[in-house]
Amino acid sequence: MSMLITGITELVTGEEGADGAVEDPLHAGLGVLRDAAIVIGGGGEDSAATVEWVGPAAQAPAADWAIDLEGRSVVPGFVDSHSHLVFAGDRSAEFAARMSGTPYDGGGIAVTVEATRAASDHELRTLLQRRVQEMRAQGTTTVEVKSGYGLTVEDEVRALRLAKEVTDEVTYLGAHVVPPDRRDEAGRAAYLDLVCGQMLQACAPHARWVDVFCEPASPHAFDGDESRRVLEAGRQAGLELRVHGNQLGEGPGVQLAVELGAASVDHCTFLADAEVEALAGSDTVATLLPGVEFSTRQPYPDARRLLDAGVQVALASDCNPGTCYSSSMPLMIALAVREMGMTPAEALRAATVGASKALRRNDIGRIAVGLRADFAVVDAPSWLHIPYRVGVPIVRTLEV
Ligand SMILES: N=CN[C@@H](CCC(=O)O)C(=O)O
Ligand SMILES: [Zn+2]
Repeated sequence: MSMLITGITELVTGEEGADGAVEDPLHAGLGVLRDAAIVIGGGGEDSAATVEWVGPAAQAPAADWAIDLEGRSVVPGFVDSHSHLVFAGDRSAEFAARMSGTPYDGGGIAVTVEATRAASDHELRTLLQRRVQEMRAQGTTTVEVKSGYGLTVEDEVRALRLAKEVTDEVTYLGAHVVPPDRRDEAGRAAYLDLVCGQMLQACAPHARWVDVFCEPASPHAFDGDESRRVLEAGRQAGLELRVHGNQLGEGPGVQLAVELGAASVDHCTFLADAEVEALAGSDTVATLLPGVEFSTRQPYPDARRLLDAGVQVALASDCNPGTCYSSSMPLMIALAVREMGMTPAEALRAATVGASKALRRNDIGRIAVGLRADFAVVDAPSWLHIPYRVGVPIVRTLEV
């Protein structure tokens, strides 16, 4: 069965050289078609629907069914390449304290660990599913989900198994922080052995990625040598690499990610020139998480500096109970435009095709023949309304 979608005022394909694309700097790099149509086909219990045709509505072929979007816009579904959705508990008081000046240092992660360990599978699954639904309702069609609030072999495996129920982009983050009861020298060393040994062996079959919170500025997280050990062990176990780096201060995270060929280094808030140069000459994506700076009152990363240096940039939510309890990719786009020097077109690219690169995927983040039919509909005549109408729920996933 095939379906024709018409009534699309602006269609963002994400294909830079798309035939008939609008030539206007406002839409640069987005392959925007006006008065467009899409035909999708296939799809069923075992397979996703795919795009069969894209082009001007006047030339659209016939299909078995038709939907008229009546003057709305369509963009590729957002790719949220960084989230921590498997958790229980509440840290709203920590957020309130930060808004009155208490700095973030990662210490609150222990609060979530305790609540998450105490939750039943059913409670955690329900919370996770609600958060994924919340994302879909705002246009996100692909999400990466990390463990990291279990920090025992059993609790980390449980988080990954649950995450796998909602996405294939599952990340082992046993190296989120050293658990609070292991903070002396011997306990720390023993925890690192566990993360790189027994816990990794138990977790690797349930994950695609390994990640580490590389942040010498936090007493709870890991330094450069410890992070290298985690990443090398993860790679040895068959996992691909991602890094949390340079969130709270300058540090070794970015250089390590580049040196080891990580797909992405996330945060990148505090960067020296050497880090920007290293990223520019690499295949490692710099994933920026502006919701974190919003919710921690830190300075925003300088996206303009990265883009001007030729760095591949992605945007993601980092939805988590501590540094950013927002799952809204439209908000991240608006913050990137308002606070980080990105043009609307750069921000939308970073949240779609840029983020697909951060997951080393080429089947998502664009709308093109043969790709999955992953779209978001914008209830407006132009996709530019995404950052323009900040805070207004005008983006949703198109369920087909
Ligand atoms: N930086 C480390 N992890 C999360 C925060 C987790 C938390 O505070 O619960 C982040 O990406 O910001
Ligand atoms: Zn994170």
